[in-house]
Amino acid sequence: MDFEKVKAIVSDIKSKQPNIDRVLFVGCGASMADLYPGYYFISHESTKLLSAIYTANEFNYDTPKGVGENTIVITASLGGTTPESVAATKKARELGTHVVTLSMAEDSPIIKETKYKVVHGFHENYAAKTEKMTYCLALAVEIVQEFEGYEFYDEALDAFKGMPDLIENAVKSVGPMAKEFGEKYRNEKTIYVLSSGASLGVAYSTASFLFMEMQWIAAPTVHTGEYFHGPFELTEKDAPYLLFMNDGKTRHLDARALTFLQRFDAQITNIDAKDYGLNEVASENVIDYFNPMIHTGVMRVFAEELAKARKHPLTKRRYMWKLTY
Ligand SMILES: O=P(O)(O)OC[C@H]1O[C@](O)(CO)[C@@H](O)[C@@H]1O
Repeated sequence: MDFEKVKAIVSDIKSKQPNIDRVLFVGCGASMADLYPGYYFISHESTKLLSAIYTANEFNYDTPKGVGENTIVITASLGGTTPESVAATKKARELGTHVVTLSMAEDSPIIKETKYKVVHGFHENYAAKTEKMTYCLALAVEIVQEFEGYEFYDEALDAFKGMPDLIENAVKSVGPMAKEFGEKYRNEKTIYVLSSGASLGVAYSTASFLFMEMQWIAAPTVHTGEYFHGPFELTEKDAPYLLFMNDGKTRHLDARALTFLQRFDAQITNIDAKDYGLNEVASENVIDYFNPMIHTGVMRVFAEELAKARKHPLTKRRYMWKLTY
């Protein structure tokens, strides 16, 4: 990741508008989910900036009041062509906001509509698959630092530096566990996906895209804090769950759900950030925000093994790319 680019963008925005009062995150599908850690960071670390996350067409059709010259809008689209996200980027620009767009595709329609572009990797390796969310988090960190100061800025920079190697090392070790997951879950019709904190977006992304879109397996997303407020009634022996356990402040919530699941002998796969040494690269002051990257990198291997075991490639679709909708 090119942090200098992030700094240059935020500094340019500040030179044009020192009174930014809100930061909005807009995208569709997995790209919206990748914006979640940035949104989560600002909503927890800023004392001044309002922050919200929208699926693109909600931004387009029910544009929040107050969006204008004091707003930064961060949009994202991996391929750069999703019509709702392209329209949102255009709308954000026309409303006079400072639009930053993350995409893998340099000359895509979304990049043509934006003011500030960030072109990221994806295919190179597993760490690259987390580049979009990492850039988004980096933008959020830099925005808070520039506009009000962030006490743990240097610790966050250290964590950014350590993440790519941590992810690449983690994925090298997970093969057998991922294979076991594929074999155990291959015939499941439903998989419940749980997490909390900054990784709630990873749970949503795994459930909605890796499982529902790419494997046609029903997959409710459950916040571990919310699990006890309804969803736990479905817990029973061998019911299939996948937990993304965080290292950080919300670990207590995840551990409480895990204990209950174990009590009733549910079938649980726990992708625990602690097992991959996240705390070796991220200090306790910033660790919460880096869970999504390690969870995403590791989950990709699990999804690939599930796809293999089910003989259902991750690229298979019934409607997407085939129908007009
Ligand atoms: O990130 P992009 O290119 O805008 O693509 C969004 C599309 O990709 C997915 O996130 C994953 O296939 C879909 O959910 C969504 O429709």
